[in-house]
Amino acid sequence: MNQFTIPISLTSPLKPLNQRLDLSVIVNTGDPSTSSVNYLGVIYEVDGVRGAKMRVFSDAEDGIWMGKFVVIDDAYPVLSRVISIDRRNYLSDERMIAQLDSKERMDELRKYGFDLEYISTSTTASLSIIGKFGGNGLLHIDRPIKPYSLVYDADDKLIEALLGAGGDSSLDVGVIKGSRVHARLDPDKLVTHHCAILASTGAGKSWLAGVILEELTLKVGLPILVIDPHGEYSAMQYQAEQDRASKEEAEAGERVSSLVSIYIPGKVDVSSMDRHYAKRFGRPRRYVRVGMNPRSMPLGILVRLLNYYYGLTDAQRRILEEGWVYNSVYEEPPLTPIDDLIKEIVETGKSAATKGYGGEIATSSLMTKLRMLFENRPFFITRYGDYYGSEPIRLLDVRGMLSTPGIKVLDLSSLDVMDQQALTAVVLDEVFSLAKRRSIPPTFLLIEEAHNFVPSKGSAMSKQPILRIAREGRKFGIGMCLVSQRPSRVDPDALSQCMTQIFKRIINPLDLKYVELISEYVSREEVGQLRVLNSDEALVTGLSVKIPLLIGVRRRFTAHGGETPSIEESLKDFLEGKQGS
Ligand SMILES: Nc1ncnc2c1ncn2[C@@H]1O[C@H](COP(=O)(O)OP(=O)(O)OP(=O)(O)O)[C@@H](O)[C@H]1O
Repeated sequence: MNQFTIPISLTSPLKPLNQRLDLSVIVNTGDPSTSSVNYLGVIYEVDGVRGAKMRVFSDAEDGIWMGKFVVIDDAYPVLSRVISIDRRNYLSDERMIAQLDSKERMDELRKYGFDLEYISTSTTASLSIIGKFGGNGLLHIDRPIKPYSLVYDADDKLIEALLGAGGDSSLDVGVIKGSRVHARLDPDKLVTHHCAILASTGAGKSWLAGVILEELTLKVGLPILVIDPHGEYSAMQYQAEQDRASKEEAEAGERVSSLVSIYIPGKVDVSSMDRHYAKRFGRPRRYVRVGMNPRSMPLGILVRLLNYYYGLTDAQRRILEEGWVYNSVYEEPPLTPIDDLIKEIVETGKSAATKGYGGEIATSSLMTKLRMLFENRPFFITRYGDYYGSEPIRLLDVRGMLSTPGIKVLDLSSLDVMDQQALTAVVLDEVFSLAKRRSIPPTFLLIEEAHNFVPSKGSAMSKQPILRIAREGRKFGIGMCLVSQRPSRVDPDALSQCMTQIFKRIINPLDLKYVELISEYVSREEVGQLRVLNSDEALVTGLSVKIPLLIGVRRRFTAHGGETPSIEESLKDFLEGKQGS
């Protein structure tokens, strides 16, 4: 074996890599006489410089998986990855198949020594070529490899050296499939250049999102805001329920769970969710109820809210523009009773109303709409000392919430979709303006069910603030992760800004087609593979990994909230809830 240093500066066939890493690896140069090379097969067909097909040796069939890294022993070693596996039977023509008409016939053929499987079956694999080991690094290959080159195993040492390296702060999300090498993501690239987790329902999106949040909390320590429409991230307040947890895992779980704060917006009933958590974990979840002070909204947001819910005429808009005294987030505006607030708006804005009956109608209708907005939307608070049952409602202080590290979960599960979108818009708008003024530290946002908050079609109030963060957030230190089960229904502009894209199992053909269209990092064959991923597997692509990686996602340190309860359990919960109320 020859030893040489590889500063990686490689360009993979799937995406450009510009990182240069200093690392020393021992690369097997393929000299069979001096090494214990594990040969897996031989190349029999070449597809330019991007791919090749190998015949897998019969004794190596168990050693080939989708996603496995292998080395092609050409004039130089070439790192490649298995992207599809096929079994062929060259005797399977129509005449041969016609012979196999019964079990007896099969047994008879075998008795005469016609060993069908052995003589006629071969396994082949398609390889995607990543790059060649040159004297100075891992580089694009510039000519096709030679047919009949041998292929051997890329062992853990090599994979670790090439792909596993990363500083102490790199995010350890699992292992590279088919190896024991930890899969590490670059936290800077993941956060500042946004990311997306895309997969069918139940494919393990929120599990993986939880792993990423745990890693960011432990390794980076920045504030994280979770937009949680199902109330599932509250489970992160509890340690994982696993008996096999190591001491380190248990400590990590304890640390992360102590840094999870839950916020319930305003006057909504969350008792069934509370019962669920208390029952599952033996103690209630901790949360604070919060409400928005109407006065803390900029005019633009107030206009959009009114328009969104009730529609706004030009005349009403003019009165509002004149009458709304926006108190900047710096000034911590006082809470004003609704009547006084509306009176103040109308008094100050009346100069903008047209004289006569038309102006009066516009003013009174605006007053009604303002009252409906502040009274009926559950996330507003209009007087100090407001309570929901026995629970006090505090003023939502976005700046205070994001001034410390930890996972801040905004549990929107008791709001309807329109209110979820509206509150998300208001909060994200404030996050953006605070970040622009450098009033909050770098912050990471996780948006679950992103297709509802930033849909490709139709209007959602949250769409514009999310698109703005997707386009400009990076400049002001806001990173974002969009999680969705319907990639084709998420706004393509928002997705195109997510420079790390993580795919889990996707079944819907429209979504698969869409992934093929939008992701510059994934080949057609790899998109096909997404259909058959297990729930603990993911394909990580984009800026935060050196090359696309198929990974096995690690266990959780904190509890996972997305378990689907059985019908029996749900029914029992429902009946218990009825008795309790
Ligand atoms: N890495 C993993 N290891 C072990 N189990 C996992 C892993 N990932 C997911 N699972 C299992 O798969 C189930 C579904 O995962 P999860 O709730 O994350 O799916 P989801 O895609 O977020 O679903 P939904 O779209 O319904 O929200 C989990 O309850 C868990 O049991």
